[in-house]
Amino acid sequence: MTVAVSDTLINKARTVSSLEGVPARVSVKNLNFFYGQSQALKNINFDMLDRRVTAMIGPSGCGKSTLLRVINRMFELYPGQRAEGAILVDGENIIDKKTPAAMTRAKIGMVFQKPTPFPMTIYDNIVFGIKLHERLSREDLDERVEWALRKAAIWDEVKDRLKSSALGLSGGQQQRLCIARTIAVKPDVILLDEPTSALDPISTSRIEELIDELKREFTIVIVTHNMQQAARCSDVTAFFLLGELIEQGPTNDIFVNPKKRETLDYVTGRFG
Ligand SMILES: Nc1ncnc2c1ncn2[C@@H]1O[C@H](COP(=O)(O)OP(=O)(O)OP(=O)(O)O)[C@@H](O)[C@H]1O
Repeated sequence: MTVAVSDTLINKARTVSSLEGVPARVSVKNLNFFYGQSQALKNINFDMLDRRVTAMIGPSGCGKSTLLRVINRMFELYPGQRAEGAILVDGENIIDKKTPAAMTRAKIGMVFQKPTPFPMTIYDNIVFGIKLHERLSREDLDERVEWALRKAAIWDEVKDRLKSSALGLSGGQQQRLCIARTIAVKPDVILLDEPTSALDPISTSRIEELIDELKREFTIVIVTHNMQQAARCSDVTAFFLLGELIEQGPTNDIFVNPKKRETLDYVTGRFG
């Protein structure tokens, strides 16, 4: 096997059996997406399994970020962008115009490529999203802030400076703060769009460890260009090319024994 990630995958073989019978948390059904006249996603059918990590891989421009933007309905903010098909969460089509967008965004949290803390205190960064969805007492808010910061493995670093600006944190800390902010509203699903591409190796490995922890409670989808990261972090991998989902399956199979030639070429670095 020529894939550089194969050693990592030997340790993952055990996760394959644990995928059997795991229900879908998000089901993408016959999804087509258009930027004006240009079709960016073509008939995508795809399940994201409950409390597992799904990696979306593929070359630049294949539609990975677009799919995340459709799942959390960000596209609706832009005229001319249109989705057809369904994305089911708890049997409800979350991209149906009749489903309130606020409900979709409470269920689906998103973390972006570059850390995007708000220019406010660490504490206020966390409570900002909570206040959009819930009315909590001061005491409950404090409790939730601590809970989210602990879950995002950043509590010990910030507990004495909650009232300081979030912009004073390092890049890696800012990204964990953004993850805490996402967790704080207790979503079902967390979408991570290349969350470590702006981070150093130590911060990257902290985020990867965090992903492993978070999947006990949340369904996680990660877009990454880093094949080793996909192999290390994910249970299921989906390979996209030119707006199409070429192949999906247990991460081990996708990297070690893919069914499609295009997938093999991509994961072995022979693409193009
Ligand atoms: N706002 C937009 N308007 C028009 N076309 C767009 C827009 N955003 C993306 N596209 C096009 O949609 C396709 C998919 O882009 P997308 O950003 O989803 O790809 P990606 O796989 O996430 O790429 P990358 O890995 O580089 O982030 C590309 O052809 C891109 O040029």
